[in-house]
Amino acid sequence: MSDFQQTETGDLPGIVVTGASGRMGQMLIRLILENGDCRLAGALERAGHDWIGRDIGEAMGGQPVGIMVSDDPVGVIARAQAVIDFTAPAATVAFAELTAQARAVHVIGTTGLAEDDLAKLAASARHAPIIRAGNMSLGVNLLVGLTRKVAAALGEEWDIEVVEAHHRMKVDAPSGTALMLGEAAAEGRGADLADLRIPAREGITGAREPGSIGFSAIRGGDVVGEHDVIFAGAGERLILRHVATDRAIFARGAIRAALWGQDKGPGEYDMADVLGLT
Ligand SMILES: NC(=O)C1=CN([C@@H]2O[C@H](COP(=O)(O)OP(=O)(O)OC[C@H]3O[C@@H](n4cnc5c(N)ncnc54)[C@H](O)[C@@H]3O)[C@@H](O)[C@H]2O)C=CC1
Ligand SMILES: O=C(O)C1=N[C@H](C(=O)O)C[C@H](O)C1
Repeated sequence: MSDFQQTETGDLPGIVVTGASGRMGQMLIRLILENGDCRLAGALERAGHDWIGRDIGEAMGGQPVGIMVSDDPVGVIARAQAVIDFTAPAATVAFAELTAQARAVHVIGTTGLAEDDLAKLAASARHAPIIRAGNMSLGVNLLVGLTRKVAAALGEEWDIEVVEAHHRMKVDAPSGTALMLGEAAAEGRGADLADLRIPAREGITGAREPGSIGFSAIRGGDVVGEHDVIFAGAGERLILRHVATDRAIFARGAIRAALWGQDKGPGEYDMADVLGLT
């Protein structure tokens, strides 16, 4: 795209995009600039990135949009109504603190967060809304509900495996989506995923533990994101599948979440809340 620009933004909610040069960052910026219900209020990148100081529109190969890429999250987030953040765990935890201080909505797509990162996000959510999901697409969030229902309907004699595939640059496994699906399957069986999850298999693993939930990850090429939940029974298999072919599905969900959060109080929310699926 070479002609994106920001026009007639008035008093619309201002959204700051972190990780502006990333795969998701650039998709978000394009869609925010096209969206008539919000405006781009800032673009952040990590210190030392060669886009710092450049107009984000030009850096992305288009017309200038009047927003310079910055490495100063304190100054930029202070003027945001929402921050959309698809970066990396350490960055996301730091942005959460600043976004809470600004009393702005923090939409988090970052995956691979550890338990102590989640505890820090919970602390920030005491001051402002945080909306976080390992997958912001409508299709996956519907699949989560289907997975919960099928797991509840089928007994422990049906083995559950989650298989995911992503592009070669993805750094975390299992994917955030795979974990959402595994959690839904465990919930369907009235259990916690932590008690049913089995680590990646290698070597002499022994036979499968009844009721356990397994995960497998494929990495290669430019796969946007594919997830299968396999229910394997005696003589038959049921497979629930989502295939993403365009990152716009995640970005649209994130922008919708940022707007939905504008009148919400402090707390932790997810895409099921945003989409009214709870
Ligand atoms: N929840 C969802 O629907 C989705 C989640 N994701 C997740 O989003 C994250 C990012 O994915 P991609 O865009 O593919 O990665 P990417 O590597 O293309 O982009 C990440 C960007 O964050 C920037 N960054 C890192 N630290 C930063 C800091 N301290 N300040 C500012 N910018 C910083 C990097 O320089 C990079 O440009 C991953 O965790 C991925 O799993 C990706 C797609 C959908
Ligand atoms: O890193 C990605 O690309 C994606 N990450 C999310 C995940 O970890 O599930 C969502 C989507 O599958 C793309």
